[in-house]
This record gives sequence, structure tokens and C-alpha cells, in this order.
Amino acid sequence: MLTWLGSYHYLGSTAIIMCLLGYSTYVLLRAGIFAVPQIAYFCIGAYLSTILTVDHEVNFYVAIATGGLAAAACGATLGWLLRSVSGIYLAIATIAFGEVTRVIVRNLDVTGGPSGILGIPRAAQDWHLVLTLAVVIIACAVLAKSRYGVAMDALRQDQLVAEHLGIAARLMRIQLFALSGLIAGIAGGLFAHFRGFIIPNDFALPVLLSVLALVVVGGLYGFTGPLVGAVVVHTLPELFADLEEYREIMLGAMLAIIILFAPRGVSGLVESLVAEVRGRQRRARSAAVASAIHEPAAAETPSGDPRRARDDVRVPSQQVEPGPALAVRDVTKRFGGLAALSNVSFDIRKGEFLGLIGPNGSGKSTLINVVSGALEPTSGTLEAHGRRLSLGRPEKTADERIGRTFQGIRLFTDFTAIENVALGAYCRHQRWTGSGGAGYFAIWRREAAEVLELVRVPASMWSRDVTTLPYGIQRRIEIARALMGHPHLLMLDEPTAGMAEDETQEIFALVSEVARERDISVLAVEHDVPVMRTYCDRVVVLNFGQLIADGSPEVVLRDRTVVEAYLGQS
Ligand SMILES: Nc1ncnc2c1ncn2[C@@H]1O[C@H](COP(=O)(O)OP(=O)(O)OP(=O)(O)O)[C@@H](O)[C@H]1O
Repeated sequence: MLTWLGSYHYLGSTAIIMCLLGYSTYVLLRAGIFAVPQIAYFCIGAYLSTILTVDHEVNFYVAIATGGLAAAACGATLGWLLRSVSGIYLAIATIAFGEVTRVIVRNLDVTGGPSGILGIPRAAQDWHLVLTLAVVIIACAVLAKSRYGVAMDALRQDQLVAEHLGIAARLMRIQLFALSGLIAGIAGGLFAHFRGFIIPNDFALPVLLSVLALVVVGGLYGFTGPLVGAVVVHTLPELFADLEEYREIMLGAMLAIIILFAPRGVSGLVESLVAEVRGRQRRARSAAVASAIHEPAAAETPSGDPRRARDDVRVPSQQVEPGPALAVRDVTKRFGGLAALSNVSFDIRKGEFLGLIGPNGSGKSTLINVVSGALEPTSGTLEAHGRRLSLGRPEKTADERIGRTFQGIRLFTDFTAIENVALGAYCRHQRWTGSGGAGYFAIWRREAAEVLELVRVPASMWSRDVTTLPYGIQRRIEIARALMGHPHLLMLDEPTAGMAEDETQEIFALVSEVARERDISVLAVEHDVPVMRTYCDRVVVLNFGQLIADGSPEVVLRDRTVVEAYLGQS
């Protein structure tokens, strides 16, 4: 009986340690960072805390915290060093880091070489493990609902768009590497002081594979994933303990089935079933929000204060100063030997609707990308209302209230229509977490609904998966998302590409009306000449990266050079 209890106790404790390592992996994967340095952090936490308690008689809690913080510092450094590495290269680099760490501890005297360290005081009690896991799970749950968690989801889906909404991807990456290090480092310390000995092989590749299996089985992106994964991976095989020799086969089969039939893991599968059941309720709620936006705002804001959501805005960037909405000065952008833009200079006045035209490949999208920070110009400067714009930093451009849409539709496919729009307010929102636990989307739902109404997206579509919505509606949602950032300048890169003529007219009429009402300057790339004539105050023309005309639509569209370059002789 005692042996039986002892083996289950050991199994449970191991499952908790593995679960902690699962959460260390989850915080990176949720943000789309495919890095696996957890075993190295685990190793650093285990050895450092052990050396502190065994060799220096440091207090157990201090040693565990020091191990965790050292692993976090190591994580932040690694995140910074690997800031421009992604995908498979990032995975390989971090696996290599884990192996190098193991080889180092195997060859040092202070770590006991290949035989490791024995006789570690078994100071880690069951309640230490359970409490640590509970704290990590609660922290991950809070994070998932918060502005930060929403930013992680956005980064995973489309880093470029996320950055254009004000999400500082590079900084977040370093923070998440550090958080991952902290969790795994503490897990390492607890492991060493629970088991009583450690050897270098405790930190070898098979352990990492077990952690990854746990995360894949549980679900990659839900905060319950590692917990569910630990329960499934560590307890299910025990139910078939009599079939000991088939255990590994069963585990492999379970992994294969989950990857094939539930790529988002068990928790993802449960979530989608629940979402399916709730589908009707959500649609009904959308309709309720649609009617509620005509009622006094106090009824919906979390605090009851109608201005509360809008009070969360960042102030400095909001103050509109004199000067043009955008001043482009001698901007050149080279791709190797090709000059996509050559010394382009022009202004956009406050409240002006500026059309940007030119033949295919003339540099229109490059110009918008340079202004938004997606591309860094080779030379030249940009100013908005007299302030220099940071070059090649889209998150800073978003802070300056310059919104944009993209040539191809780029909506976040894991978010509903209203959530996509609510994310547009990211650059205006300062809070670390949601208001009163309500979460980011709850704060911005009302305003997102208003903007969706403004761009005439039917309420029945607000809570739908964006990929199932008609093309024209997706375009409107992109415009709504840009409007949520309260832009001073809105840049639209072919916003009506592929749309019928009447819908094109409708979109431009709408943008023009909203821009006038909200005093927004607009820079729009469009190929439809009658539309440009109707809605633009001014038109600039690019040809082979050079500005060849700038003036009123009537004058520019009759200009001989423009006619020859863009409209054709006839
Ligand atoms: N990332 C890149 N790397 C190399 N060349 C590029 C890159 N982006 C654009 N170019 C080149 O720069 C030139 C301008 O491209 P750009 O997309 O800005 O033109 P455009 O006027 O927007 O064209 P279209 O109307 O077809 O969208 C083209 O010759 C294009 O091939």
C-alpha cells in the first residue's frame, strides 16, 4: 500500500514539475515564438539553487528565487541575442543552447561533473509544488485576458499587423523569454530540492520532448493547455499500467491522434466545442450590443463612467500640433540596386484627402510601408505635425496615431470581427490588465461596435469568424480597425481592390465622410480614376519611384506626363 502511494506521490510531483515546464513553453508559443530553451533554464535553476543551499547554506526560498531570477536574466539575454531569428532557426538555436548548457554543467567541478550533485536537502514539500503551479496558472489566466495576452495572440497571428497597432514585438519577445526562464528556473530549483539529487542527464533532450508532447496534447494556445496535457500524458498511461511494454506505443499513438484530429490539443478541442454551443448566444449578444449602443454609454462601460474607456488613452501623441499631418522629405528606398523610391517629397495637410496613383511597381505600397514604419527608408525624413517619426518602427508610428490598411486583407483569423476592431484601440490603451478582470475586449466592445456600425457592418456578423465573412465586409473591418486607433492620418492601400464599382464608391464616400467628421487626413492608393476625381482634394503621382505630379485631380489627371505614364495615350 505504502509503495503504491509512494509511486503515485512521485508521479504527481513529477507531473507538476513537467506542467511548470509546459507553462514555461506555453508563454512563448502563445505569442508565436517557436523557441524551446526551457531545459537550459530548468538546468540553471536546479544547479544554481542547489549550489547555493549545499555549498553556501543559503535559505531554501532565497536559493529557489535566485535560481529563477538567474534563469530569467539568461532568458532575457537570449531573447535579445536571438531578436531577429525566427521559425525553425529559432527552434534549432534554442535546442542547441539547451545542449550547450548541459555539456557545460557536465564538465564543471562545481556542478559535480557527470555524476551530478547528491545529498541535496529535500526542502521542497508537496505544498510548494502545488502552490507554485497554482500561482503560475492564475498568472497565465490573468495574462490571457489582459491587454498583454491579447497582444500575444495578435503577435502569433500576424506580427507585422500587430506592430502597426502599437504592439512592441521586440520588447515583448525579450519579456516573454525572461518570463519563460523564471518559470522553468523555479521549476528546476523545486525539482532538485524535491528529488534530492541531480545529474546532467536530467536536462537532456528527451525531457524537452516530453514537455513538448505535454504542450501539444494539452493545447498550444489556451492557458489550460499545459495542465490538461500534464494530466493526460502523466495519468492516462497509468490506467494501463498492466500493459507496461506498450506504454511508449500508446503515448505515441495518442500524440499522433491528437495532431491529426485536434491540432489545438485537448483543451483546444473542448474550447471549440464550447464555442460551437455558445455560437447562438454570441450572435444574440451582438444584436443586443447593436441596440445598446443607442442607449446612454454609462450602461455598458465597466466602471459605469461613460468616459472611462476613452480615459485610458495615451496623452502625448494625442495633442495635435500645427504643421502638416505628414511631411515626406527626400525619401529614398532602395532594394539592392533597385530604387523603389527616389527623393520623394510632399506634404499632406490637416484634414486633406490625398490620392496616390501610379503604374504597377511605381512605389506606392513602398511609400506607405516607409511611412508606417514597416520599411526603413534608405535616406530621408518623415514628420507628423512637426514631430519626427521613428523610422522602421511601426509600433511607434501607431503611437503617433497613423493608421493604415494593407494591400491584401490582413485580419487576425483567430479573432472575431468585433475583436479585430477592438484591437485597433491597442495604441490608445495604457493598462497592463483589463478593468476589474473584465479583460481587454470587454473594455473596447462598445466602441468597436460603434465603429462597426459606422462602416456599416451588419451586427449579425460582429461575432463571426472573420474568414467566413464576405470580402467587402472584411475590407470594412480593416478600415474600422484602423479607425479605432483614433488616427490623425489614415493610409489606405487599395482599400477597394477587387470590389464592384458601386461598393468602391460606397467605401470612398464613407471614408470621406468619417474623415471630414473626425478631421482625419487620408492618403489613399486607388486605381479608379473617377473615384479619385470625386473624393480627392489633391493627387500625387509616382512613376519608377519618382514623384512626377502633385496637384488638384483636374490638373494632375490631365497632365501630359501623367497621361503617358499612367493613364495611357488614348
Ligand atoms: N521587399 C522588397 N524587396 C525587393 N523589391 C521590392 C520589395 N518591395 C517592393 N519591391 C520592388 O519595389 C518596386 C515598387 O514596388 P511597390 O509594391 O511599392 O509598387 P506599387 O506601386 O505599390 O505596385 P502595385 O500597384 O502593383 O501594388 C517594385 O519594383 C517591386 O518589385
